[in-house]
Amino acid sequence: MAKSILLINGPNLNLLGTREPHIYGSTTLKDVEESSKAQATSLGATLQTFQSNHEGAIVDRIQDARGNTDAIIINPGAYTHTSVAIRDALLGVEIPFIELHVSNVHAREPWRHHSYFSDKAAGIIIGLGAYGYKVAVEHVVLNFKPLEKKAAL
Ligand SMILES: O=C1C[C@@](O)(C(=O)O)C[C@@H](O)[C@@H]1O
Repeated sequence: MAKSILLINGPNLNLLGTREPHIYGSTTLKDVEESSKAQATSLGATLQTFQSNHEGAIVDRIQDARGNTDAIIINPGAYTHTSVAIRDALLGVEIPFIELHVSNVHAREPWRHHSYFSDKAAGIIIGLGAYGYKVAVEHVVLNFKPLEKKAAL
């Protein structure tokens, strides 16, 4: 069965490409989502995308992935540094995930150095710009084991 991947982008990432381009580059979220889908398809996997500026909506989307998703790639945006709720959702659904940041958060303000996700992530991609999404998709398709499908509760 084709591996199913969910790509989640958190708050303000809808502005990717136009938001602080000296930090986040000029690639738009639409570019990222379309190229990630095409890349997954070319590798024999499926990829769904989700972006929200709302913490609860991200929690709901993660819960909906339970039992039907093999891997999550998540850029939690600013929620990286604040969200126990999104961390708990990822742990609750037991889907392995990659944490991704477009910018090098460790070269930025000290409060961006802490993440509520890194100690639980299968891997972390930081500071590779939009190229990081390509690395993440390739990695999860080639190296993640498909989950045993669990019935959604
Ligand atoms: O919104 C973002 C984007 C980000 O996750 C990144 O992709 O570099 C880094 C976060 O600190 C920031 O709040």
